[in-house]
Amino acid sequence: MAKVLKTFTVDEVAKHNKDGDLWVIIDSKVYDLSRFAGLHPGGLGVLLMPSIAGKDATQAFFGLHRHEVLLRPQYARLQIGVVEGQKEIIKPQAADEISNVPYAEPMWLSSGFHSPYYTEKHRTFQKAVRKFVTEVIAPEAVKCEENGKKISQEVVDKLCEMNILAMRIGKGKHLKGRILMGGLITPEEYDYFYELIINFELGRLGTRGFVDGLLAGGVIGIPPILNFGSPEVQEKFVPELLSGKKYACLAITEAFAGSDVSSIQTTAERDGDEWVIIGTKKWITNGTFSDFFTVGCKTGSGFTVILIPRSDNVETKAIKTAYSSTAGTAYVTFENVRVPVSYTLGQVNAGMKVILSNFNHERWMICCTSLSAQRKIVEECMKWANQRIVFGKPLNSQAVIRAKLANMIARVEAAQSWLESITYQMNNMSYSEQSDKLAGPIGLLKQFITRTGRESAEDATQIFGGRGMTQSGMGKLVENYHRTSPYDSILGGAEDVLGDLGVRQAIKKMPRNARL
Ligand code: HEM
Repeated sequence: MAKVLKTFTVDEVAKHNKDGDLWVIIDSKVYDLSRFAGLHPGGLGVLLMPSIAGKDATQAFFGLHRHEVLLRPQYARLQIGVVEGQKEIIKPQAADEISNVPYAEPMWLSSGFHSPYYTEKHRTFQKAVRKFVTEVIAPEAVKCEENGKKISQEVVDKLCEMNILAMRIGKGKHLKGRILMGGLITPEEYDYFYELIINFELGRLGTRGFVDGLLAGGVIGIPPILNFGSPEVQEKFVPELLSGKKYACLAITEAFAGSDVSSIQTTAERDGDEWVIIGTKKWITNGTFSDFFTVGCKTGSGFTVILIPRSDNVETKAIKTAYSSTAGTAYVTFENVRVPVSYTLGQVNAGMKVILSNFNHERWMICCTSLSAQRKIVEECMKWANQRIVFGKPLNSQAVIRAKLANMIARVEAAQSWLESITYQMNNMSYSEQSDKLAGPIGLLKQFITRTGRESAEDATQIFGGRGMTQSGMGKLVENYHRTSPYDSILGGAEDVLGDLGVRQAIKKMPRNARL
């Protein structure tokens, strides 16, 4: 039964203003802090200040805590009543609600704005994905980001029931016959804007390690199986991978070679009908918990991609990095691993084609999640600069803060327009056309998004001050973003290499008759 809340006058509340008998008002609600005060993480003294004890502490509270503090059950139950004649103003966002903070949402979602790219179905889909992410994924994200554990099977099962993993792999035959997001759209209707929406909803979680832990290894490790595996290999492994019963990852990078894929040293030698693989791989996302490894191997003077199931000869060790170990970042060792030659993905010595065709989609996905995380930081800064009082005025009354916000907003809006324009091209090009025409633009876009992301992370940290360096409390999302935004500039291809790729591709396409 819901607790019946009493009504108090401001004068009644004011009488409870000392240690042992301490009430405060926050946003029209009356809290009895008498017993909690001694346990308060911010100390007893601050609560006994004459401007706080027995008074309306709304402004002081929201200058020091995130709203979610009041929603935690152990604190929500401190509320004993409401103030007569007052109404609650600050409400938590509903699970599928759009933020009305300016620039917190992409323009197409903002009330009163329009877009040529999204239909009503995209809007319905976005609402459903946001609800799912808020209700099912977000609580898990916060937990795993903190304790570093792998995403739970329970959440993976729910995710795969909606076919979110399958949808994150893009359009294609793997979606055939699947019920997408509980039947909201058909596989035939599915396009890259739906996928963009999923990536955006995940990116705004503000838990960067977990976003990778959320089977990102599969998102990049499964496509080579789908596009280059033999029908038997696909039939054998894809169903359990897309249903989340087994996990996959992409294992290309080594301590010996990162962006320079041709320098890798893991070897695969043929012995009858088997490959014998020896070597190591480093920084492999989801590697610690993967059952399958899509591995780049040197085969003589060539390069071949081979699917390697986990066995006793495959060892994975967690690598401690700056982001949460929930991502499962691993050092992987292959010690004379034997797999059938039929597990080759694509042609022998044609592995570069397999890897390059995979890159565009991976980089585009990083563009989506990274930009969405950057936009979330704009929202955090807009809110903080509005509610934080300094020198007697809101922080956003300082011109220097507004200048930072202007730059942050311009960066996300510019990137959003470019990303949506590229996504539109993806929808209207075949896979091979995309590889030819979009590798350059996607490389340049990724460079732009990750570089501006780090600039925004810097600006946000300056706006939040010390709180932007603290893993809990007001600035926790800014701290996470500042610490982890460099990941996006490295994963899927280092920023400078991608910028260079974009320009090299453009140079290659220069018309022979071009002259000033
Ligand atoms: C229902 C009432 C309150 C609850 C449940 C509460 C709870 C908390 C919690 C959980 C923290 C740890 C930091 C965080 O998670 O955000 C905290 C910190 C703090 N609280 Fe409160 N608090 C309450 C009211 C107040 C009020 C009225 C003040 C007024 C001055 C205050 C001042 C502080 C300060 C100064 C800190 C440290 C902030 C920091 O480290 O940045 N609290 N409080």
